[in-house]
Formats: sequence, C-alpha cells, structure tokens
Amino acid sequence: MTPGARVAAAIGILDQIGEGLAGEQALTRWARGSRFAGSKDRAAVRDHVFDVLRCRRSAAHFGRGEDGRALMIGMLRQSGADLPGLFNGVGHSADPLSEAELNPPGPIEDLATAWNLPDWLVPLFQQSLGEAAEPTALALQERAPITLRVNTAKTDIASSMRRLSEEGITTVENPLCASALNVTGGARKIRNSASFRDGEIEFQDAASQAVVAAIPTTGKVLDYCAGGGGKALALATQGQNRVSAHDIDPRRMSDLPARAERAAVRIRLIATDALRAHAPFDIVLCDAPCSGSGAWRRSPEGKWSLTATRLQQLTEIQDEILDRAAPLLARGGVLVYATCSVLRIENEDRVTAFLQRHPDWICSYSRRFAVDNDGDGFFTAHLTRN
Ligand SMILES: C[S@@+](CC[C@H](N)C(=O)[O-])C[C@H]1O[C@@H](n2cnc3c(N)ncnc32)[C@H](O)[C@@H]1O
Repeated sequence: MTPGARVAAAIGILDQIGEGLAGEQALTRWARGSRFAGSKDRAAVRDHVFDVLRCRRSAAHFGRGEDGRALMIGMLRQSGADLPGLFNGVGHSADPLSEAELNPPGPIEDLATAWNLPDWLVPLFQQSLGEAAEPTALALQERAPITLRVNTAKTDIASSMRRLSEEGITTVENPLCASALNVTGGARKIRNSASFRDGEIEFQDAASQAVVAAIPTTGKVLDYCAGGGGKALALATQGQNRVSAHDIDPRRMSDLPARAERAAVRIRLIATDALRAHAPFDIVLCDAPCSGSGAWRRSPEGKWSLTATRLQQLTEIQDEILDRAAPLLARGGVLVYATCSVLRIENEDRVTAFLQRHPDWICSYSRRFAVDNDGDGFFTAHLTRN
C-alpha cells in the first residue's frame, strides 16, 4: 500500500468508529476485508487511527470537522506531514484537498483542545496533578513505549537482551523496574520470537511491573482482580510466592492457565464463593477497575467515553473491592491497592476513604507513577492493620 492508501484506509476506519464501532473492531473488520495489506501496512494504518484517537480534539480543530477525512487531515497537519502528497487521488489514495481543506485554521485557543481532553476532565487533571497536569495530558497524546517483562523465573535480563537481539529485537533497560525492557527495534517480531514462545518474556508496562516489585513480602498471595493475569504472572515469578487469582468475571482469566504454563509458574484460580475457604492470605492485591486514565495512550477511546457518572461508579466499586478484600488478609498481611489512573479521586482519595472506614488500618507506602517515556500512569498503596 502507498502512504496515501494507508491514510485513505484509516479514514474509512475512523468513519466506522464515528458511527459507533469500537476501534479494535473497526481495525479487525478492515484487516479481514483487506487481505492485500501486509503487516507493515496494518501497523501503519493502526498507528494513524490511534494517533487520531489520542488527539481527536486537536485533530478536529486542525481538520475543521469530525469525520474521518477531517480528523486525518487535522492529525497529519499537526504532525507537519505532506498533505497534498498524501491526498493526491492517485490509485487508492484519498481525493485531493479542496481549497477549504488546504486553508489551515488559526491556533488552538482553549486548554481542553490543547490537552486533548473532554472539558470536564481539565479541572480534574489540574486538581489531581497540579503542575504535572499539562505534561501528563501532553504525554497521553504520544504513543506508549513497548515494554517487556523478563521472566526471571526462566532467565535473566542480560541473557534475555542477548537472545532478543539475536532475533532482531533490540531493547534497553527500563529504569522503573529491574525486570523491564523497553523495545527500541523489531517490535513486530516479538510475538513470533523464541523468547516469547518459551515464556521468557511477556508484554507488560514498566509501572505495572514496578507496582508488583514493590510488594513487600513473599508468601500466600491473592490477586483479587486478576483479569488477564499480568500482575499475577509477575507475582508468581517473584520470590517464593504462592499465587492465587480471582476475578469477579472468571472469563477474564481464561488465558491465564496457558500463560502460566508458558511462564513455568503455578497460579491457582479461585472462584468468588471459594475465597473465604482459601483465606487468609499474606498479600491481597486489588488492581481495581478504574478510568484507565494513566493508560489512555494505549486505550485512547476511554478518554472520550468516560463520564462523571461512570467515574463516580468506579470509585464506589473501588471502595467495595477494598472492603471485601480486607477480611481475606492474615494478621500482619498487606492489602495492596493499585490503579492505572492519574486521578486523585481514584487513588489517594480511595485510600483516605478506606482509612476513615477502617480506623485500625494505616497506609505504610504509596507511590504515583507519571505517564512518561518509561511507563504508564499508575498509583499504588500498601495498607496494613495496626
Ligand atoms: C484493571 S483490571 C485487572 C488487570 C490485571 N490485574 C492485570 O494486571 O492484567 C480489573 C479487573 O477487576 C475485575 N473486577 C471488577 N469488579 C470486581 C470485583 N468487585 N471483584 C473482583 N474483581 C473485579 C474486572 O473484571 C477486571 O478484570
């Protein structure tokens, strides 16, 4: 595909997203109907679509509209691309730009458009992050780093870097966590690499790894909101942990047994009604459902679909999860709270609310992770009974 044809494909996909289709679904539908597209084409089209979704508001400003064509024009104009070269009507490229489209609009004048956030989230970012609000909002407009977790139960960092580089995948160590590697080249080869097949590496954000690495003791551990099991797998490779995984929706854990087998670790799956029988645990990790605001680089649609009502509901779910998980702990155990949110209402405020409901508990540790080149935005806190 030519660069112009890739842009035209992205325009069609963005129009489908505009009609209500989820981004991943629209991309899959396009890929199924476009067998001629190679892996480089698919990656380039995907990048265009996600670049727009991350910067939808400023793209609409610079493209003077909300449809796929306007958004692509706006995004490409912002990035300084050769617009007439990409919209030349040749082959499968989109039609040439009209006079109106060639005419660039004035600069952005409001904060929400400059930060690419819905209006209502701007004050929340400011209250939550202070001076870090602007760099966080701007960082959320960039592509996320591709980060691997080296499975230290199977290999070590140096050997893993060497083996990956033999397969054409270059990496550098990530300062957030000793097990984390940032991929600097050959990312598309990872899923078919021997290192991946042999369970020596997993995809995992570095802040996510650092949250697990900060968990203090080893022993009987419950990942209470295990989902796909990213953190449960990391926990299982750490120290002498005996890890169990639970999720209110067990289907979310369906890939976990195969992933655990590949990683050569054991993880027991526990159903909700069996939790009490398996308690007490030394550690209960609550990686709670949240706005995902710290990871909106990877899932940008969440930024536009979140509402104040949904955010309020999430805080109620977060409180309920902590209250249900706390009684599962052994005396002296640690309740670990984590979110991939940058919003104080989901982070420090939930810890404060928990301590108000449970005056015999204290917070012994907490850390925020910024959205930057090293990793996603995360928050974690350790709670113990006095
Ligand atoms: C942020 S995700 C977990 C991600 C996972 N820990 C990982 O690292 O891959 C949150 C998970 O919490 C689960 N969840 C939602 N409400 C819950 C509840 N009341 N109790 C337990 N799990 C819940 C969701 O089904 C979802 O899988």
